[in-house]
Amino acid sequence: MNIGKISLIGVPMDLGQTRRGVDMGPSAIRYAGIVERFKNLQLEVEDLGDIIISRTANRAPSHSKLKNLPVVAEVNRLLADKVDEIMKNHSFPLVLGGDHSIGIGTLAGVAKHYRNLGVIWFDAHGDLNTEETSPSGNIHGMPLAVSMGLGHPDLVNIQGYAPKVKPEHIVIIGARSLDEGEKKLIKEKGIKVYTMHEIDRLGMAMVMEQCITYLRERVDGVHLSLDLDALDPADAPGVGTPVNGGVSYRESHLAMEMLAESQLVMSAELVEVNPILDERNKTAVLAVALMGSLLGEKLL
Ligand SMILES: NC(=[NH2+])NCCC[C@H](N)C(=O)O
Ligand SMILES: [Mn+2]
Ligand SMILES: [Mn+2]
Repeated sequence: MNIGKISLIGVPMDLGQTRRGVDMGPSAIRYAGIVERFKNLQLEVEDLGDIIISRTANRAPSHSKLKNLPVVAEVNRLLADKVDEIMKNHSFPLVLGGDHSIGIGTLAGVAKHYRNLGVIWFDAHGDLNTEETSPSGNIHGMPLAVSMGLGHPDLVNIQGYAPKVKPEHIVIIGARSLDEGEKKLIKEKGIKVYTMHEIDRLGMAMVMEQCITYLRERVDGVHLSLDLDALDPADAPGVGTPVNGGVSYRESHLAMEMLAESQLVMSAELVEVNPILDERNKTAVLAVALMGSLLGEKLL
């Protein structure tokens, strides 16, 4: 992969959902040795630190059904600016979450730099809810819909353009918990989804081959949004919304190794790592190992 430099940016944000602890994700991922891992791969890496999020941020119910909308929108505006700047410097942005609502800001910053951005959404969930379809009001269940231009204007219009990504340029991998409204939207928009059913049936190698071929024909670069709850809770227990029957340890590494070979991925984010719910930082350690594979580590 022709990656000059990697720029890390932490977003200790937990306001896109209601379980505390995911704000400690960036620390846990750094503690698991992400900088050293990249240095061992002879990659140039800079850590830009964290976006500051007010500890006293207003968690009170707002008039909107969307929980903590003003703060979540503000954090995503700041994140989008940062990611845009990293992209302008021709560096590979790696965003460390934080809950998945930060996908909104990451994509707002990344997508400006492409004619047709492809997105791989590695997740147990679709994150395709809107205010109308959301069962929870949690914004971490909405970032992919927002990036397609569906949702609250304060989120959809970050960086002054929308949509950030077209439905036919999205591939969801690992899904096994989709809400009714999300299923409807997937069918309406023709979004490509490999649920756990297809992964079981075809095997991860075939799924990734198809995914890479599909995107290569359509886009000029790919963003990987890696929600650790895509993995089976046995391998990644430190997540706020675990769902049984997930992607295995080796399947997830294989997926990253094949993406490394494809040389398509130009930005990424690691989200939903919750150290409070984890076992001895296992989930953050796995997240770092997966980034190693994505950026070129080989078994031999
Ligand atoms: N990024 C996540 N973990 N999202 C979980 C979303 C769960 C559920 N679909 C909701 O919208 O509330
Ligand atoms: Mn998820
Ligand atoms: Mn998610």
